[in-house]
Amino acid sequence: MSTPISTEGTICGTLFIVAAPSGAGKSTLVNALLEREPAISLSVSHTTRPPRPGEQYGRHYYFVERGEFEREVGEGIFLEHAEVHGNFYGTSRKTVQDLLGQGRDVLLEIDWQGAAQIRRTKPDCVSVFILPPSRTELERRLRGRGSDSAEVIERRLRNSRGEIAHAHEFDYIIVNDRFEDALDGLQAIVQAVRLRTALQCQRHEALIRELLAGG
Ligand SMILES: Nc1nc2c(ncn2[C@@H]2O[C@H](COP(=O)(O)OP(=O)(O)O)[C@@H](O)[C@H]2O)c(=O)[nH]1
Ligand SMILES: Nc1ncnc2c1ncn2[C@@H]1O[C@H](COP(=O)(O)OP(=O)(O)O)[C@@H](O)[C@H]1O
Repeated sequence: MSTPISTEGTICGTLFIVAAPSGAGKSTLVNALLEREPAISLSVSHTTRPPRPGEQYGRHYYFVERGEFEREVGEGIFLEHAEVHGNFYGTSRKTVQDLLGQGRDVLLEIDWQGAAQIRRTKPDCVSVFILPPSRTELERRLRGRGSDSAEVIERRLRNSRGEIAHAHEFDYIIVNDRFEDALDGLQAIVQAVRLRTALQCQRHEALIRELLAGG
């Protein structure tokens, strides 16, 4: 099959955004989605948050000092960046643009502030917000994960209300109650968007051919 081309002459890769309050299960869902859909590239963010046990530089995050992050902001390397739970996080502009330019689908696991910034520059992105089934279950998952101190967990729980208040800004909302159901829902969104994008690209290709052929 030939590479799909849009009317703007760009190759069609889709930018997916997945956001959720801490502990809702976003990373677990995204990792399982990537196993099912290996053609999607996950963007690895830069962060000033210290690594959790087991987290690897370049795989989970690019862990940087605050000063380096500020320098990178000044250099304009981020497509979006935000302060979340007292740490700074940012998405590399070049990585995302290179991948999209190669026609790859790219997934960003970012917060609602980053999603709002991306929508301004890339309105055709597709955003999904993951909700926990209840506050009790959110707290149980955060504590059960065992990755953060009590203080960090309290802060994340406190901030979750402010994050959930932005859920309606997203294209889709998925409740992560039964894991397999939530994963099926996320995969269904990806597949539906791909089908739509493929149809659009084919329509554009036909139009381009027609315009080029006309006298
Ligand atoms: N805006 C923005 N948010 C990010 C980025 N990377 C991660 N985040 C968000 O920062 C928040 C905290 O992430 P993390 O420290 O990994 O904790 P977790 O969500 O509890 O696993 C989550 O909402 C992430 O989605 C990024 O590059 N930009
Ligand atoms: N549907 C689910 N049911 C029960 N536990 C879940 C479910 N989804 C995720 N979890 C667990 O909840 C915890 C938090 O998940 P995680 O993916 O780290 O959340 P987030 O990335 O949103 O902060 C993990 O221990 C994970 O295994």
